Amino acid sequence: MSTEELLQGHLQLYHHFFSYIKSMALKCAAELGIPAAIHRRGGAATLRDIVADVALRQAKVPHLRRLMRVLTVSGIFAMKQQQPASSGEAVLHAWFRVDDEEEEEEPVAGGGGGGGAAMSLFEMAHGFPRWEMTGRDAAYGAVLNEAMAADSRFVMEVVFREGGGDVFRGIGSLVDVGGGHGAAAAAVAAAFPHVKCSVLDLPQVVRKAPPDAGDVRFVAGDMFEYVPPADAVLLKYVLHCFGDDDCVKILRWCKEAIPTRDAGGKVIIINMVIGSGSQRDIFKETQALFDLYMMYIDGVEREEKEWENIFSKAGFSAYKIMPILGFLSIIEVYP
Ligand SMILES: C[S@@+](CC[C@H](N)C(=O)[O-])C[C@H]1O[C@@H](n2cnc3c(N)ncnc32)[C@H](O)[C@@H]1O
Repeated sequence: MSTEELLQGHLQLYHHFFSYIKSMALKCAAELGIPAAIHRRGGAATLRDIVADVALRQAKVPHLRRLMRVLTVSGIFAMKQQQPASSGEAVLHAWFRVDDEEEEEEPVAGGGGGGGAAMSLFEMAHGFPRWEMTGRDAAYGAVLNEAMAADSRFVMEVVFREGGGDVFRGIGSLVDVGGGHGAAAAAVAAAFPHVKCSVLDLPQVVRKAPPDAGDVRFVAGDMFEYVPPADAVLLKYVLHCFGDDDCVKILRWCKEAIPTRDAGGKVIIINMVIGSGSQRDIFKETQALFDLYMMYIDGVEREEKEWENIFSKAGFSAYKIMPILGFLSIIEVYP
């Protein structure tokens, strides 16, 4: 199959997987009274207007932006940028109307624990954070690790086909941080046999790694405490699982692990960059859906300026984004 056909199939699977997110997002907007609020303002409102009108708590405002991104890219609302002379804020138009019937219920306070660290939605639903769950529930861990390995085999094939493999040229060693069962590292080792590849992941993941994972060394550990040294670090689909403060911690450990930029040190990230890559509507929709899905585990998909912010906070000097994978990009980050 051509790369285009492969990416199309990839997208189609994601869109089936995410279809419940579209209907939940619509339900959420209707329950918050967003369409009615837009209609009360004559059919167009800014995000700031909506926040004021639906009495949203300040902590939820970034989530509203993510919610409305899904609903605009999927055609429920329309968005128009205001003229340059004004604030540059986007104006949302509603295509449908839900009449106000009843009073809004008081929002339920999150967590309910009184003062403890905020729980992710995943933790509220399952009782444990996602990465602890992979150790406690063997079936859950197996499904996640197998799914990620399948994704890595596919994505790395497309990366190599489309010339993205050049980012691995010239390095002597690579550590895939949060590399799961090693499928991405094994693909690099097969394409560049002189590169010594290792994988760092949690003990419960490394323990279950298949014996035929390829020419890859596994290291059991915690990326918040240590990253083993290598010329380059690979982070595929890892940083979008964490908020900014955690990403900065992980990236600082990665920086400790690699040599200087002059000596070839770099971090290679495979992830999406919202607004980058192909801007066909279908890709924009995939990015927006992914972003809302990541809220479930307190993760986030980032726009370029949000990536730049965590790179500079972690002490990196420069980066380069290469959008070569449909809705995914490769980012090279230099110390
Ligand atoms: C979404 S998966 C990505 C797996 C792999 N990079 C891929 O793309 O196929 C995130 C990975 O990060 C690992 N992980 C989570 N917390 C970790 C930690 N504190 N230290 C090391 N690995 C961790 C998980 O076990 C999981 O394998």
